[in-house]
Amino acid sequence: MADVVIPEFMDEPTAQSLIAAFDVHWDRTLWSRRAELLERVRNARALIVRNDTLVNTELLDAAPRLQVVARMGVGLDTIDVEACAAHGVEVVPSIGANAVSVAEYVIATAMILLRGPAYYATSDVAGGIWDRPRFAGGREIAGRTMGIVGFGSIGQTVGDKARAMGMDVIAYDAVMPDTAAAWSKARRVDLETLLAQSDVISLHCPKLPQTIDLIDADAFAQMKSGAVLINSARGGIVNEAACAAALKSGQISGAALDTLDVEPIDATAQAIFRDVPNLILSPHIAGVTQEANRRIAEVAADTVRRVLGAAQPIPA
Ligand SMILES: O=C(O)[C@H](O)COP(=O)(O)O
Repeated sequence: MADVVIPEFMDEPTAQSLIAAFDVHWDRTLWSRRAELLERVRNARALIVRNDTLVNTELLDAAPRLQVVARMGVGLDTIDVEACAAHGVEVVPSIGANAVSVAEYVIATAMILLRGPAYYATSDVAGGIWDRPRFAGGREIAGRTMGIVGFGSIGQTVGDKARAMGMDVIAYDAVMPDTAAAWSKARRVDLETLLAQSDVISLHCPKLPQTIDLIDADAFAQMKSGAVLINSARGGIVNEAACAAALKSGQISGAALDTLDVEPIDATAQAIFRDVPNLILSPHIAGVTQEANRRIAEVAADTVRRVLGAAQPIPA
């Protein structure tokens, strides 16, 4: 029984570097075979996960030697952090390691949304239709206001890139102290002000009971007419029916949802999003690039080296 269990996808060279140094069991689909997973973690001291492995009391009870859960990514919705603490298991997300990927997705998406239909002209143009009035007339990102909800490492990286594009940056964060250095990078506002003043609203807060439906019909009604909304944080923070209604009514001019309430998308959401204008949907890939995959894996591998390197071997 292995010391290190990796039940999900991991950047190959980084996984191989661990395999060369430790007793590792790596199986990209093990997360989906729960009974086998519970058996495999029996002697594990380190577990490396993305977001498919449910780390709960059942798993922790099955892994009495576990010292650390290294999360390749930042969202902790599949990890019972309190149960880990109660079992003396450290949880280490790879904070910041996919921030650039998410931030690039946000800026690119904001620019596409502000241009309206401009990037959707391919079939018309290739088919001989040269309709400049229909595809021209979009808006520039420079000089507009970026409103960031949740000003942690990803939110701050989005802010840096937005500023580099000539945007004004405002941010709302429910928990960050006023004294945090991050506030030198953005004007701190309350949520109502952010909704009213932003041309682009980008969400980077965790999904918590208090952030579910944070962006509901009332929030859409408070947004500046023609604003665009980007959710690359977690599904459920945006009320999907309210978002579709705001796009259809023209209250907002565009939205990009990389994360959905139910993933993969279910029939309810498919019906909600049918024929909604200027909507970009993607399957939770904003933070998933080749570079980010490498960096989050390296953070996880470093965590394993730190914990297992320092720990005394436990007799079998
Ligand atoms: O939480 C994160 O870091 C992102 O959502 C990407 O993580 P995932 O690909 O494991 O969902």
